Amino acid sequence: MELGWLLWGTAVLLLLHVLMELSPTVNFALRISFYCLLCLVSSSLAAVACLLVNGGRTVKNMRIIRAFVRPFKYFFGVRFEVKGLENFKVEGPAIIVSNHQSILDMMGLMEILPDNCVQVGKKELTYMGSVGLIMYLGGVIFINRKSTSSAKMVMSEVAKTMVAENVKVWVYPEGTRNCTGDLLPFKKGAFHIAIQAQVPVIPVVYSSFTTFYNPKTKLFTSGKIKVEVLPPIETKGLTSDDVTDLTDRCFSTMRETLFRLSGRPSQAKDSS
Ligand SMILES: CCCCCC/C=C\CCCCCCCCCC(=O)SCCNC(=O)CCNC(=O)[C@H](O)C(C)(C)COP(=O)(O)OP(=O)(O)OC[C@H]1O[C@@H](n2cnc3c(N)ncnc32)[C@H](O)[C@@H]1OP(=O)(O)O
Ligand SMILES: CCCCCCCC/C=C\CCCCCCCC(=O)OC[C@@H](O)COP(=O)(O)O
Repeated sequence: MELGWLLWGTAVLLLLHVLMELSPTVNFALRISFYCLLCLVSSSLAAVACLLVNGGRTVKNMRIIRAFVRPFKYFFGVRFEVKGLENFKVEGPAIIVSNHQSILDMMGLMEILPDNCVQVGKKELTYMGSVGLIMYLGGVIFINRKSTSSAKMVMSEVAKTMVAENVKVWVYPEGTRNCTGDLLPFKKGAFHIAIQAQVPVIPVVYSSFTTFYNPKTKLFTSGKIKVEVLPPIETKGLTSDDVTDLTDRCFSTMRETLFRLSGRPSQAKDSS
């Protein structure tokens, strides 16, 4: 009986392996499905750990979530080369802004996530079963992207609480995933709250995934991600009139860094 199961299991694994070798589409679908499954299973386990250790929704749970997500990279052959971690060592609250390419970013996020840091995410993410639950438990701030006024209200509230509670807030200012090797124009919410709270903005850039991951061409192999945490940009003394300038400054620094890390020639004026 057990031998039968073992043989069936081996046969299925072999078949999947052959299919993966033969078809990039199957390879891509299986690897992404495995990633989602890993997220669902580990977030269920992490949720139990969070509830037992901390009892409910708190940023302290991020340490537990981080410990669960960090080993994911070994399953997918993703390697990280991180520079500039010392730039996270600013006392007190800050806004961290980074580029957002794929759901795989959760690995890059947890690889370097500093303590006492929550992310801003779209509210639809709460519907992803245990993944939504773990985000809630970790203190993720959910915004309704379909309603600018309510999103702005939540973000302004964040500007107050981040100072009161001494937390850093991680925002993806592109507002959506973008795997083209370039940046989308930045939304201004992150920069508004940095200036409202008078806290520094710390830009973080991940090199382009396009050499090893591309959902359009069904490419997903092992690969290296270079990460750079850039020096904090101070906002003390800036007012709401400076939001556009601050946004543009961050955008161009991050775009230059993205091209440099991805080995793409700098094209500061070219938007192709
Ligand atoms: C254990 C295993 C688990 C495994 C899996 C789980 C892993 C980890 C778990 C935890 C990790 C969680 C990670 C979550 C990641 C989530 C990623 C995302 O969901 S990204 C999508 C959501 N994020 C964003 O949208 C980025 C933030 N967005 C903004 O900042 C936007 O500006 C906005 C939402 C506030 C508004 O956007 P929009 O409606 O598109 O309008 P805009 O053009 O940006 O702004 C309109 C005008 O309003 C002004 N503005 C903006 N904000 C403010 C403000 N706070 N105060 C005053 N004014 C504001 C803005 O300047 C515009 O005016 P203008 O005149 O044009 O300048
Ligand atoms: C009972 C319901 C079951 C639902 C099953 C869903 C399975 C999905 C499970 C795991 C997926 C892992 C996702 C990790 C976290 C993803 C965060 C993320 O990257 O969200 C994308 C969002 O930032 C940008 O939104 P859009 O690019 O605008 O879109």
